[in-house]
Amino acid sequence: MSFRTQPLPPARLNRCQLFGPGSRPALLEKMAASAADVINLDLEDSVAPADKAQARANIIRAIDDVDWGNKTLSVRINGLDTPFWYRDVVDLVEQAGDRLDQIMIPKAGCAADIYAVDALVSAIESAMARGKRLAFEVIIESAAGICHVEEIAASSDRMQAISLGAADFAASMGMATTGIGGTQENYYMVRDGQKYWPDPWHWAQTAIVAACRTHGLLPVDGPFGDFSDTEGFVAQARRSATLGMVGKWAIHPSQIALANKVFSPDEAAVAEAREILSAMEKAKAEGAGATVYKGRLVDIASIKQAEVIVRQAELISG
Ligand SMILES: CC(=O)SCCNC(=O)CCNC(=O)[C@H](O)C(C)(C)COP(=O)(O)OP(=O)(O)OC[C@H]1O[C@@H](n2cnc3c(N)ncnc32)[C@H](O)[C@@H]1OP(=O)(O)O
Ligand SMILES: O=CC(=O)O
Ligand SMILES: [Mg+2]
Repeated sequence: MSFRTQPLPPARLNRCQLFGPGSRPALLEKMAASAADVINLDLEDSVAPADKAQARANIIRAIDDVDWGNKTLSVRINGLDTPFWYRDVVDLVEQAGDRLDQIMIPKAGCAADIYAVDALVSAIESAMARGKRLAFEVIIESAAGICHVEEIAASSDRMQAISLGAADFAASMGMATTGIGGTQENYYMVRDGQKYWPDPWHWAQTAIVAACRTHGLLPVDGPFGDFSDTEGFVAQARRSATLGMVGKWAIHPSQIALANKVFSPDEAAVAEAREILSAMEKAKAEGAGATVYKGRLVDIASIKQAEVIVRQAELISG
């Protein structure tokens, strides 16, 4: 128990984060025209070292020139273990217009990583008298990152979201796979001669969800590399949603509608949540803390569960 009330995450949609390399300027208009809630323009791992400077320039121009509608606009900078990250931050914060909402920090390993970026961003924002304070989102994708996820979530009041980066996470953990997310062929259990495939990402996801929920951030599931495997993407996204994540990355446009659907409660779920709230209102009026809804117990905790679904439905309907 705690006397602290759990903070709510930012009240914005984050069902799908669409990524695209800053080195492919032809994609940027297409990303803006997509149905993703968040756009992540990438300077990091989808951009070859020789293309970093050009990608930066492309992104800075596109932030001002492209109509991003009401999307959250984010740029993924390079990791703090590279020679590129400080120039990413300096150029972006000095030159990009106020349409930029967020900076995404990859491969965060400890709270001091976020502190370092915060110090640099704060100094430049102040020197340039920028109108809008930039938010941060972070990728947990290393052994150090998952060990320190709670301190990372608490590291700055700019923090809004944390994603799991399955590809780098697998590499850092020494996992025996080259797949990005999803079912892993050799991670199975056997019972009565039947194989079952548990979810190797489950524990890292729940650690991220717990850290985010403690500090009022949005927990997000990262990439699913095999974009031809629609069923696998949907299954992974549904598991993430069930665990409390609010959305998932798309690394190809074919994944956007899938993520939006999974992370939008359907009409039946919203109707049921509203019925539970009504049933609990009635119970409260009668002096009861618990009642029966469709043959099952609902109580004061059920109000909070139903409110999660209703809040999400209200965000979507605007
Ligand atoms: C592990 C990580 O760090 S993941 C995050 C970093 N990775 C990324 O950002 C990669 C993002 N994705 C991509 O770069 C590309 O989608 C690729 C390389 C996977 C595939 O690219 P392509 O071979 O061009 O894909 P494909 O031919 O299927 O594209 C179909 C259409 O979607 C467009 N498209 C492709 N990717 C994107 C995108 N990310 N955003 C918007 N539109 C896109 C193509 O331009 C094409 O448009 P058209 O029909 O008008 O010609
Ligand atoms: O950056 C994302 C990842 O999966 O690695
Ligand atoms: Mg990565």
